[in-house]
Amino acid sequence: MLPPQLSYAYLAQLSLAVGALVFLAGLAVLHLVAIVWARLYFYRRLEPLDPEADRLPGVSILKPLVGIDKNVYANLETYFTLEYPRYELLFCLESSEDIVSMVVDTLIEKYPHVDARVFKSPQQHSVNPKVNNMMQGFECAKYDLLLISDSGVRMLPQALADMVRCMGRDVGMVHQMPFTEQRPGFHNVVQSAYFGGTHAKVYITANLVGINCTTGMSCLFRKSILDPLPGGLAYFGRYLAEDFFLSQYVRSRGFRVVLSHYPALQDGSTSVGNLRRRLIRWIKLRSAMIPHVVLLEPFSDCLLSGLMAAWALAFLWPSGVNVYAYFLIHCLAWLLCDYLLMLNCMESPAPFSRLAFVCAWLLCACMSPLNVLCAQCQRGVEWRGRRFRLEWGGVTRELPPVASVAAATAAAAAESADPASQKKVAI
Ligand SMILES: CCCCCCCC/C=C\CCCCCCCC(=O)N[C@@H](CO[C@@H]1OC[C@@H](O)[C@H](O)[C@H]1O)[C@H](O)/C=C/CCCCCCCCCCCCC
Ligand SMILES: O=c1ccn([C@@H]2O[C@H](COP(=O)(O)OP(=O)(O)O)[C@@H](O)[C@H]2O)c(=O)[nH]1
Repeated sequence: MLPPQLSYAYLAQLSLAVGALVFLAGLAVLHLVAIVWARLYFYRRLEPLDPEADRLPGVSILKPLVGIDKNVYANLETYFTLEYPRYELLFCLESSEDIVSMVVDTLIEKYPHVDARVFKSPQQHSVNPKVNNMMQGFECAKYDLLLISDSGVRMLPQALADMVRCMGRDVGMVHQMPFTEQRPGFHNVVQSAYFGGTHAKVYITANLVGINCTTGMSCLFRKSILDPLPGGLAYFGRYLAEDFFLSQYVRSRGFRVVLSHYPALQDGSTSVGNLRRRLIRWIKLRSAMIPHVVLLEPFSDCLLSGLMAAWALAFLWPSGVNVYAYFLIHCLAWLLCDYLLMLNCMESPAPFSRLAFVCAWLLCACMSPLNVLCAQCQRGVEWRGRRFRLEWGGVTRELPPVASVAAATAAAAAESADPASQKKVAI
């Protein structure tokens, strides 16, 4: 029988309090490591090798496109001006009527010396529409090195050369950390705060300790690694998170997965509402694939971890700690760490004020736990007008479209078919 002051309830609370403080210390270490690592690693230019000796291999760039994303012309144009001697652009469209083909055709006309092809009729290999789309280019790719590059990403001229140079003999995949292109507008600050803060911290440290966190928005890999798989890339089309499983497969073949020195510059002009929907979709993917990590997600955010630590301190030192003061200092320290990390993910100084960052950061901090909650409340996943159901482990099946989604898709298609609106978005 335990003495009353050592009851089981007390021991349980004591362990929780100590556990919470250890967890918080772990988070602080992740933050500091990410800040230092980003400072030392990002934008480090690898010495250009001797042009004679440095025979860079050709790269086939797969560009899956569907509809018109914001700034699509400017973003796609960056792929025509890469500082790289040998590459081909394989634009994969979902249909010949897709309005984005006008943008692609205009660019191909403007840069006739760039090796580029357009595909417009994907086959239904699998449930993942992005994989179906990319298969058109995958099957015709000239080179062994393949770069998957999403439509909303902008590439710096030197970034492809960097990715290829990172592709050592023992490396099977080189990926870029998702970050944000700097454009005007508060929504852009919110994206920078999220992708340069929480996201960068986890992405960098997970990558450092060898945990698979690769996103497929910009990743280079060797096509030949997929040779043993039936269908090659199509094999991963059974999952919606094809990137996670592709990277896992590359590792299982004994290759290393390496982070590029240049982050992927996503277009930051999407609204905060769209960013939220996107992050909720990603949480649903993670919940299906790695539910144990998703359980930790809310507690690894600033507000919940701060509340948890404040409670732990009040429990362990009831009269020694002012919990309000602690919570305030906790949030300020977190804000400062996120700011430093975000600056280290940027090539040049932030083009927005510190006040704008604080507002964006507060929005992200409040949004994150809500996102996790929302993701657990709705089961289906909506992606570009389609609906899916994820099974445990990540295998996916497509659901029939609901009326609202079908109506939105039809409206978008009607707008695309309208010649007046086509003119507006083409350039
Ligand atoms: C003390 C431990 C704390 C752990 C706390 C974890 C908190 C996580 C918080 C933030 C999440 C950041 C995660 C990083 C990247 C994930 C992004 C993501 O979910 N991407 C998915 C979607 O990508 C798109 O999917 C469709 C595809 O077609 C598109 O091209 C893609 O871009 C992607 O599918 C999923 C990838 C798997 C991510 C696994 C993340 C594992 C995180 C482990 C964290 C452990 C950290 C420990 C460090 C020591
Ligand atoms: O039905 C689809 C959905 C997406 N994509 C492509 O997949 C990539 C990623 O799409 P999105 O940006 O919507 O994904 P997210 O990064 O938000 O997960 C983009 O190049 C899209 O063009 C596609 O080809 N077909």
